[in-house]
Amino acid sequence: MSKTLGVIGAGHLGQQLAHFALTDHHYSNVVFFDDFCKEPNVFDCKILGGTDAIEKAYLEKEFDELLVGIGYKHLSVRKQFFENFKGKIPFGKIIHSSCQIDITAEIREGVVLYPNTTIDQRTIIDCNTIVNLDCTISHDSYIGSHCFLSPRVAIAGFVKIEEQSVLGINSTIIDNLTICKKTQVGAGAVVIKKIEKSGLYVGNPAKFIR
Ligand SMILES: CC(=O)SCCNC(=O)CCNC(=O)[C@H](O)C(C)(C)COP(=O)(O)OP(=O)(O)OC[C@H]1O[C@@H](n2cnc3c(N)ncnc32)[C@H](O)[C@@H]1OP(=O)(O)O
Repeated sequence: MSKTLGVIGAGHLGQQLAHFALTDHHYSNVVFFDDFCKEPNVFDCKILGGTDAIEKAYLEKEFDELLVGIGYKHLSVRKQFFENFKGKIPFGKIIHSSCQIDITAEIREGVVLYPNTTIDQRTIIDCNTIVNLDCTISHDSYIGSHCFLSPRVAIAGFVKIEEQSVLGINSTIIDNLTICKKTQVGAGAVVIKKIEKSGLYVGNPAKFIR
């Protein structure tokens, strides 16, 4: 295996992706693209330039696959970068070796699964979504594109989470619910009813606050 990963964004999230890429042996090398950081290196990896340098660097074989290292505060930017490069540059995928992924689950391009996550039968994790440490996503659920699941999110069966949603640490979603796009769920919230209006929901049971 001798593949180089390109990461958009050299901040904390990008560095975490680089860490898993290298230490869990998915890639042999990582390079960054960042529009703000002017350092030549971060995390012992080269910054090849801003995001306007990505296409040329790919054509010059400076990297093989791309991931977006932009986190939950900027999911619309995360989506925009994914859509800009989709079909032009192959996206990578990191499924940490400690994860338990059922053979019938589908993990799509651009997804990163942090250590110890469990994905059960027939569940789909759609493109460019980040699933942080120790999450449990039960059978027949669907997690949309460009979402961010914080550590220890627990999702029961037949749940649908639509795109660009953020689930806070230790939040719980009971079975058979749909959560509409651009929903944010606070830390420790327990969602017991479908969510049809985008916004921020907190508490047990989770309630809309703004
Ligand atoms: C690896 C990683 O670190 S990944 C990131 C993990 N981080 C998280 O999961 C953090 C999730 N964030 C939260 O839970 C935040 O508290 C948020 C986003 C829900 C709200 O943050 P803010 O916008 O700063 O809101 P603020 O702190 O002003 O709270 C607004 C109200 O909601 C309440 N509230 C905030 N968070 C919660 C919560 N998790 N559960 C219950 N109530 C809450 C506050 O008490 C406050 O109530 P009040 O108006 O009656 O006083």
